[in-house]
Amino acid sequence: MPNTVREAGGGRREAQRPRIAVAAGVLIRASGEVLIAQRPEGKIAAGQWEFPGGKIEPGESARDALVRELHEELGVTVREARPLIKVVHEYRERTVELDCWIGTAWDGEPQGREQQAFAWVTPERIEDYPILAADGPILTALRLPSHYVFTPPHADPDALIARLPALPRGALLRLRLPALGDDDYAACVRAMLAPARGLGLRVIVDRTPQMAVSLGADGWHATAAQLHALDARPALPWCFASAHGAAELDRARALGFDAAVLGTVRPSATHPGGAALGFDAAARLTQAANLPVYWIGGLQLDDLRDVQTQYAQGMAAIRAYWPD
Ligand SMILES: Nc1nc2c([nH]c(=O)n2[C@H]2C[C@H](O)[C@@H](COP(=O)(O)OP(=O)(O)OP(=O)(O)O)O2)c(=O)[nH]1
Ligand SMILES: [Mg+2]
Repeated sequence: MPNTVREAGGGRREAQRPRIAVAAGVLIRASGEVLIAQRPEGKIAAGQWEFPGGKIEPGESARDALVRELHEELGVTVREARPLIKVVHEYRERTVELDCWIGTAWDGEPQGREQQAFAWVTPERIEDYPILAADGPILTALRLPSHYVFTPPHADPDALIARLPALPRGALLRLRLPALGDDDYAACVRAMLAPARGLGLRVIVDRTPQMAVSLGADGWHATAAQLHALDARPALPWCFASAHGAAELDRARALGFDAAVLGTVRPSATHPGGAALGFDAAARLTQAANLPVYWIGGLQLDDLRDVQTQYAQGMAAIRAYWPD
């Protein structure tokens, strides 16, 4: 966004901050720790921590820049990497466009080739280090799973509990259950919390933030209509919102929601024949959203890889997770 500067005499002039395109890489070990590095003396923001990487050269792809920078800075050769998230952040003097990747396989042991300190830390502990201000959405993305499971509309709570072990470990689990009255819904949430958490699932509640708080849920899921009516992010560990386009994604980010669920990507059983966004529009919206975005609508488990290639956090679905 151009930065408008008021000149002496009241005139206005557009002073464009320099825009810097940067590739950053999150190397992740099987144990879940990620590599962060301290910016060396002499560089901008020296002493702060970051994910290794650097400027994308003209004509260079983000992935090529990532491989080159991680070789220059750490002496490793990245072999397997996938897009994680794009983040645009306006610092006072410059706008940084981070093209962030997650690297799962590389050759060589990282060394601080620029005499920089580095550390392997779990995503939960990264804030023990002063990390660059732009990196907030990256940290959120690292703390969130790839799978957001929605319950089928007419599920029986006991049947749901019996099927929890088949869900992806660590997934988010949104309890929709629109047919239940509030009391039955609350009883269902209470019955599911312990078994779901025992399987590493995070329980996300619909209805109201107050209900989510009083039930001790892990989070709240706002409908797009609720998102518009809200003026502050509820005080819950996790807040998600349904979004159908750019305006709702912007609203979710401005309120400080952790992630949005964007759809419908493909026509689905729940929204048959409805106007679907399609992969290209969903990709454009996701890459401009500045927060992690799950895709929903007609997706199957084997779509996950393609969805993440477009910088989505992962997928949300009903049927894909509860096969008949
Ligand atoms: N690598 C990296 N850069 C980040 C992160 N977050 C963030 O705001 N940045 C900013 C800091 C810098 O302004 C810019 C990265 O540029 P850089 O100075 O490291 O570029 P470079 O490695 O090519 O270094 P140089 O040779 O140009 O000095 O992006 C991050 O997590 N990783
Ligand atoms: Mg660098």
